[in-house]
Amino acid sequence: MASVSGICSSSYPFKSKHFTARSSPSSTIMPSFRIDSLTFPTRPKLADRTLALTPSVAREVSADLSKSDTSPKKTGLEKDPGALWRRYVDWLYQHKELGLFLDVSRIGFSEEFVEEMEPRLQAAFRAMQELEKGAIANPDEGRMVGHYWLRNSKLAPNPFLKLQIENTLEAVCKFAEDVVSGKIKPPSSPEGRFTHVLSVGIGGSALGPQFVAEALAPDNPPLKIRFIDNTDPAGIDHQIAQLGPELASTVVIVISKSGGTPETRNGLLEVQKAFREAGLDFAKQGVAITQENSLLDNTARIEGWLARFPMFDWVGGRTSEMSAVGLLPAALQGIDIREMLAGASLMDDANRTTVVRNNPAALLALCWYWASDGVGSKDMVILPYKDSLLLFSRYLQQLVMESIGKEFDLDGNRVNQGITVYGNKGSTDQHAYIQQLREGVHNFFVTFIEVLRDRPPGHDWELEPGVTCGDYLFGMLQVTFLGLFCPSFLQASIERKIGKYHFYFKKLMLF
Ligand SMILES: O=P(O)(O)OC[C@H]1O[C@](O)(CO)[C@@H](O)[C@@H]1O
Repeated sequence: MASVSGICSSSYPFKSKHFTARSSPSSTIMPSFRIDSLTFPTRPKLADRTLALTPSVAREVSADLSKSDTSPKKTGLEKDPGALWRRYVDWLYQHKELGLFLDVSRIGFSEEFVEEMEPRLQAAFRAMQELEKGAIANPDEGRMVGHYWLRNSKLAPNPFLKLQIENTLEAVCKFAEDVVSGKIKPPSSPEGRFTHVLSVGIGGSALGPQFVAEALAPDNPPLKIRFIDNTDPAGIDHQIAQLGPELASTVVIVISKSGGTPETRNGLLEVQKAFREAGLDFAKQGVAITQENSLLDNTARIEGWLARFPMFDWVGGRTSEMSAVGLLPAALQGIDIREMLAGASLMDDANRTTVVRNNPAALLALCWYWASDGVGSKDMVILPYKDSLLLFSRYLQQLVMESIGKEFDLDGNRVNQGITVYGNKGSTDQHAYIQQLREGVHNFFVTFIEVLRDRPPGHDWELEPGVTCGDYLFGMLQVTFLGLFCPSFLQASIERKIGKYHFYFKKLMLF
């Protein structure tokens, strides 16, 4: 594979005259394909919605890494522009209501592979249906797995669980409303109301709320949030010092499903000490989110904390974002949690279809399986081109690696498999780990994430006529995408010194 070492340095001197932003794919010179049933993700037309385009790229994998000799052999990625364009049109997934597009055309799975996987995917769909009906799906712990019910309580397998979900949501909304409005107030706050949230938890009890705070909180939230998610004394001191006198106006949410995780317990004890030293009554400002009757729950009940919210046995930590774990911190920051739940519920619906090409989760699973030979032979790199999605890769890292990084499969066979997930943000990290992706070990596949709205409608500003900062971001994504997908093509175009971005856009759209 040819080197693309010139790509970063050559990306700086671009002038606006070379820079044609976001060309429409409808300018294709291949009119014979039926594209009328598709809505392509052309950004300017969709300026009033937040949309994500998720193309993926996989390096060629040597056939000898394939799991079994009977698996379809990998022949290398398609490079013919016409064939790629057909593949793009054939496989582009779009969810109009959510504004989500998923482009899997650059993952080179074959028709043969899709056919081979079909019975396994249908088995997975059946297993999912059983799961949603309340089957015991976690044999180790003998419990149900039902985080989808949080997003649509009507799906809960019995009226008791449905009521539990609805009551908890009501209680979270009411508590958040009362705190934000100042009806529930801390006893010694100079402001007379809560102004900050301090969340204490780790792993699944921290990453979801952290990710959502970065991604969705307004610029001036009613309560600002901070996190203690480790047992690092300096880290804890830093959070408490940053709060300073605001500690008196801080609601402390302690989150732990088990209620006994040492890091979280330590964080709680440290915060309680800080409260004592400041002459504050922790119980009047403490909230617990945990399983009923856990150590944490009993502590909070006996000490008479401000509030307690349940974590359900049938919700795993890493999938708890739509339980009180994620909903309470979000609501306190002024995020519309009912809207969040409605969006997640729509996404769940889309992932229930048993037609693989219409099911985004199944499509991603197919891609991951293909790209990593079903055994994690390649790492998954997540590249979001949006600062607010910085924590997406960390969130997915826990979700994927804790879920499928396993020593044994369900039949007890030793498999030692999983997928390594890492990432950071584009374009910032063009200059860091993306350097290795471009030139180093070919042991990865990439998911690019693009948000198709730069600023709220009406707020765009042009650096030069017709060119915004967001156009540059988009250009960086396209160049990285092309550079990884087809370095020789990119290198050749750089060497010919043609109008680079313009050329890339036009070319990309022809695929
Ligand atoms: O919510 P808890 O019980 O404190 O657990 C925190 C984290 O620790 C783990 O149990 C193991 O790392 C995760 O699954 C979980 O998210």
